[in-house]
Amino acid sequence: MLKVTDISKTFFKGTTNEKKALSHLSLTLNDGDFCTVIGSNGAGKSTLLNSIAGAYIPDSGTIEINGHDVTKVSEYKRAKYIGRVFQDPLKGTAAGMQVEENLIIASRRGESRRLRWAFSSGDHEKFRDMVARLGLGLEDRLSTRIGLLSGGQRQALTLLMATLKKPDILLLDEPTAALDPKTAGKVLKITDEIVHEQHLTTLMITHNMRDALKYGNRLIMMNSGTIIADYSPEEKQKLTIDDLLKKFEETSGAMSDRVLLG
Ligand SMILES: Nc1ncnc2c1ncn2[C@@H]1O[C@H](COP(=O)(O)OP(=O)(O)OP(=O)(O)O)[C@@H](O)[C@H]1O
Repeated sequence: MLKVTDISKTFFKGTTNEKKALSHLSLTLNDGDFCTVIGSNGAGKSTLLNSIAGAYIPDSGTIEINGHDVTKVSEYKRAKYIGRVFQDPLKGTAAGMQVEENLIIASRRGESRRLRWAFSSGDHEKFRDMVARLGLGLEDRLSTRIGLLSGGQRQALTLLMATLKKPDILLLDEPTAALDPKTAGKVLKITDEIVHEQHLTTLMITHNMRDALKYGNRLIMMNSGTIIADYSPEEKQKLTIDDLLKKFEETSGAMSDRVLLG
């Protein structure tokens, strides 16, 4: 369960560059909720995810993950609770290391550094089966350096790595924005399968309204650092793109050109 209570974050406070990114935002996700996040540019979506991950510490408010108050816990220390996939396929995996080496490190998340490199018997077969299900031809490339893979292959691997050890919260920040539509569809389908199989509590930012409606059981819309609409599973089932467009127009006046119909 994720409980964000009344968080605010202002960058460059008290200067001419002051930017209020989050303003008294509260959000609760129950176990297994898959919540998509939409909103215009600068609405505060990434700042929300970064605050949950610990990259930014909010000026006020609290963040709890499965009952642990992590508000002031460093990003490094709270990483044991969190799986992340970034917009940039170059993040999330180590380019100079082999596919298998990346997977072994991910599977030892939270364990002593000394043990992280130790392969156990069966690891090779396990990793082979795991990457085979991605359907991206990686099962015969376990010893390939990650830097040689395509963006889609890298994002799918980052997703596998982020969920290899079940995270309490999975944060997806526009994970398919840099991919071509066909590969993006494939990666989202795999994401959806993994989230359901593992019953993962998930937040996914997207600029694609069709994806925001298609995936997950919850949807929130952000504007000016706050949540302006929070649709329950029952409400989301009935929600249409027209409803979302109307809500956008009501609140922000105009549609952001980066909120796409897909
Ligand atoms: N590290 C930072 N330093 C200063 N200002 C920042 C920083 N990160 C975000 N901001 C500002 O905070 C506001 C919210 O930005 P944020 O990136 O969270 O929005 P977003 O909804 O994710 O936007 P986009 O859809 O364009 O990615 C913006 O005004 C942005 O310029």
